[in-house]
Amino acid sequence: MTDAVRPPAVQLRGLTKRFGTKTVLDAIDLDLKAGEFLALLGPSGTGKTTLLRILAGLEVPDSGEVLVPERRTTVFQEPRLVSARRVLANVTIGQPRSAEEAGRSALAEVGLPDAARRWPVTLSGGEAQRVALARALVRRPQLLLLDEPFAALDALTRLQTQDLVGDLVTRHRPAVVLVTHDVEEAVRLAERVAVLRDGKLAADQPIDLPGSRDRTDPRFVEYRRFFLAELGIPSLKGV
Ligand SMILES: Nc1ncnc2c1ncn2[C@@H]1O[C@H](COP(=O)(O)OP(=O)(O)OP(=O)(O)O)[C@@H](O)[C@H]1O
Repeated sequence: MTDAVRPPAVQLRGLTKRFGTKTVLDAIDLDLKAGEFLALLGPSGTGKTTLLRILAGLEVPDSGEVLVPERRTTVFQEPRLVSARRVLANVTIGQPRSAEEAGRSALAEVGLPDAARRWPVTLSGGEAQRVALARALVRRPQLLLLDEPFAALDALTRLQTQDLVGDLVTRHRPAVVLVTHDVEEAVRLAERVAVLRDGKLAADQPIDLPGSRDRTDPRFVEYRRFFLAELGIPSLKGV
């Protein structure tokens, strides 16, 4: 489908959110097309999670319009599994019994084909986060909201889980909003990266790189440098 005919997945108009006297989101406009992958960077406390929570329907804005698809789901920094339920029951939680087959196939897709009867306490951090991804997949979201889902993982597991998310998104094509502190992660995964600063979306920039991205590609390095500068972080010489 060409860009012009891709229907919108998200439309925000004049989205404003205040906490007390502080305006965290200041009349934000944002359009996301179906299947588009946006990463949202920003200094700590700028309202990235608040924006994601509004998209998820967990927070109500003070004013503005929010158009989001009905089928949307969030993966958080922690997997948020129910410890008293086995893995498959966690994956299909809140779904009809008929979702069991989809649950098993989602577990296979995240590389845990034999985990259905395991208990959450027996999972590593990376495995638990993959179960959370399987739980999201079963819901066939049109909009997948990712709130720093890799932040609690060790460096190697983080890279592997990023690759997994990249593959899953390529296969299932939900629209994605990924909130992250990590510039490299944003440039590695997203089609478009925006920076939230002082309540506004700055530097909303498409990433014109091939699907599988090489961190040593000079264009990758240039994007990285650009977003670090947007965040006010000078990049180290030669990095
Ligand atoms: N329920 C709340 N009540 C009062 N203030 C809040 C509430 N939720 C968030 N805030 C404030 O709104 C601002 C934005 O918070 P938010 O968590 O959205 O930022 P963030 O960009 O996601 O931060 P971080 O990168 O550190 O996770 C912060 O100053 C925070 O203290």
